[in-house]
Amino acid sequence: MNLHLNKSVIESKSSIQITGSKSESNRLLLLQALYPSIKIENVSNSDDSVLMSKALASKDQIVDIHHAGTAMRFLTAYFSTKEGRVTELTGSKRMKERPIAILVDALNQLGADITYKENHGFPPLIIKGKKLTKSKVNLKANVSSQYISALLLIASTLENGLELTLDGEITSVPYIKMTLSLLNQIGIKTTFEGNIITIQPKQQSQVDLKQLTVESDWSSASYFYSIVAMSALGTTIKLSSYKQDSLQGDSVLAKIYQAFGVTTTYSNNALTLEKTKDVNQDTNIEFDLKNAPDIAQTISVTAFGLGLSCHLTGLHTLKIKETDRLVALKTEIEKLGGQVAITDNSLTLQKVTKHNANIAIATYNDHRMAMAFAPLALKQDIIIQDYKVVSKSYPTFWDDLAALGFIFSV
Ligand SMILES: O=C(O)C1=C[C@@H](OP(=O)(O)O)[C@@H](O)[C@H](O)C1
Ligand SMILES: C=C(OP(=O)(O)O)C(=O)O
Repeated sequence: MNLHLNKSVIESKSSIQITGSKSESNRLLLLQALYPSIKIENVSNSDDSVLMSKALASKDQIVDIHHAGTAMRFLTAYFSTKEGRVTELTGSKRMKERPIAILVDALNQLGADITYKENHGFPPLIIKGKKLTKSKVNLKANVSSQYISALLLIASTLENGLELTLDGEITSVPYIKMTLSLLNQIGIKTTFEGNIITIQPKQQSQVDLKQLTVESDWSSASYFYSIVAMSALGTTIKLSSYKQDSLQGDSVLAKIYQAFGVTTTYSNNALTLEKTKDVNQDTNIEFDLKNAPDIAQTISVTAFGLGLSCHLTGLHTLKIKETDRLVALKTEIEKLGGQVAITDNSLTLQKVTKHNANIAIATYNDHRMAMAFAPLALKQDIIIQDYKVVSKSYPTFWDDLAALGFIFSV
């Protein structure tokens, strides 16, 4: 189904409440299954977190996590330690194209019994739960940090904990640090020195009642940064339940969007975004996003909307996400009249000031395609195809846009 967005002008808004980070939530839900004395507040209402929660509670033999990458990777590790249980872990058509061999190999080396039901290296997996007996393993670290977080999340339940050696350049590092920090918050001891991570064992009875509040989702906040960047000077949007010392790497948005004339202030557990400066039209936007891959789409579209040139690097993980995001960005921006060059790890956008209106943007089952392109309605009429795809991470996205003054109809 298509959503037709009319060219809109927004008003300053004092209270948008995005729910908890999907990344933090999916880690804590798994840790709660291992250590039930943990209580979690402000859990994400995203499809991916609902699926994670259901999968952890499921007694079924087949567990289907649809498009949820973190759930797929984290649950592979989780089910591999459930002694006596056999689980078929599967997902959507796209999930069956997202590689998982690096994680499966590491778990099998630790003593797990995981095999492939269809294609070698890809879900669905047949996981025969076992006691994992070894405690040292190496893993290739430049493909997805989710493999690393998956191992770290179960590591404290292994008899001797884990010593993980990371080979090659490490990608998406803030997500690894987020995992370690959450482990530390429940009293699990960790170290991360050079390319070696260690996790000490911890029994269930050793974790006391612990209440943890999830900070709201910074990747979801990115769309409001884009909206403010494309709005008139003085426009402000306030987003609640955020903090300055975030565990989420995407909080780098506050710094990045200064280049688009957006200033961030933090007070009383909230963020205020304000358009404080018009951007010089000769500005070339340049960032390395290897630590924050999920905001690449938002930034590219903001640059396009403002008629700026842009060069983004560190994008090598984008090809194996919900869709090949590099190809999707190039295809859709070019439909709008832009010129984009991509390599395996970068995207270069030429400066263009004239945009085609009323173009239907394909979303490729990727929530971030829909949400990244929607702010362009501040510049022109635009159509978003299969608009409900946003629920993967942000089910109330369109309601929040309506509250800001965006005008649209199905
Ligand atoms: O651990 C996580 O919660 C995530 C890690 C990142 O994946 P990669 O490490 O595969 O880049 C990110 O893109 C994803 O949305 C969430
Ligand atoms: C890449 C993402 O999610 P996942 O890998 O968990 O499917 C995302 O939310 O942008």
